Amino acid sequence: MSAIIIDGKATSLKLKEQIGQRVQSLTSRGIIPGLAVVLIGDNPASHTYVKNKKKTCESLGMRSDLLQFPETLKEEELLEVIEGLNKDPEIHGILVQLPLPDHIDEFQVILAIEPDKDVDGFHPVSVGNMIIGREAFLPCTPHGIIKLLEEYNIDPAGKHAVVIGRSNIVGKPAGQLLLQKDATVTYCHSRTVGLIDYTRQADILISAVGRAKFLGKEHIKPGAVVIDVGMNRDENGNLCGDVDFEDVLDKASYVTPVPGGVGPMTIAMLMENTLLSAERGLPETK
Ligand SMILES: Nc1nc(=O)c2c([nH]1)NC[C@@H]1CN(c3ccc(C(=O)N[C@@H](CCC(=O)O)C(=O)O)cc3)C=[N+]21
Ligand SMILES: [Mg+2]
Repeated sequence: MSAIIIDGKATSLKLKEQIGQRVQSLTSRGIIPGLAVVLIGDNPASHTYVKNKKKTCESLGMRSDLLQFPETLKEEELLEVIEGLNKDPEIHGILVQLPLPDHIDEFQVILAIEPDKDVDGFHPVSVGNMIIGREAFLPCTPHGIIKLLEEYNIDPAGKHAVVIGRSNIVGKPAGQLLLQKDATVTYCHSRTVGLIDYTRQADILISAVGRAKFLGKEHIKPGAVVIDVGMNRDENGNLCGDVDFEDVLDKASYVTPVPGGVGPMTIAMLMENTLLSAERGLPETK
């Protein structure tokens, strides 16, 4: 028996097609959804992601402004840039690419973004609303995971979801969204004792660890759904996830590849959030 490979690339294309149509209908009413991406320093991985976001925006007929600054930008200068974007009526979404240089306090920066333009879903107002189940911009990677499960008719209700990783941007919110879908959620992390005893009980296993081939077939329950959020380089410099993909193929029921799994969904959800923000500006769409 071989696992079904969850195709994030194809699913993201389908979503983007729908997003593109909604962009057109907004545009015909005079509103072009606009995303501002702020990039500081010259981390090559960040540049690749940011280029990807810009390209996707443009392919969907959205506006994308890239604001690039040197590593030496001061925190107060960045806060002024964000203030300007908060007030700019043509900008519906603001994304400050993380990680930031050490001299800038990430929390202060996130806090400065107007929650109505917080398309990453990282602002405490967004996080709070998400956790109590109110309307909010959902963080893109966890939301992308939920969309993938929906696309493949995998209902988390009553299932044991084990999340490895407790970051504010992936692990923690992924567990919360699964909880809202009525999963029983366990969080594991770097201080978990006996990780494998938990992973082996997972009906849905979400890995956001950041270590190449960290999980193999010994870690998973037969028939598990394995969602790999890792973005690592293997010994040959190739992009790979946390999961030894080939190894789990004959034991899992579903598995996401890297690349082509969760990553493309993250970008699609960012586009959707930017569109939603722009649609909000139109009273008649409410
Ligand atoms: N404020 C902020 N928001 C973010 O959402 C954010 C961020 N900062 N900092 C960096 C991480 C990382 N991230 C990715 C998005 C898409 C892919 C993606 O599309 N990956 C492709 C492969 C891309 C490649 O070939 O390198 C895939 O998995 O198929 C990867 C990583 C968003 N991030
Ligand atoms: Mg995101």
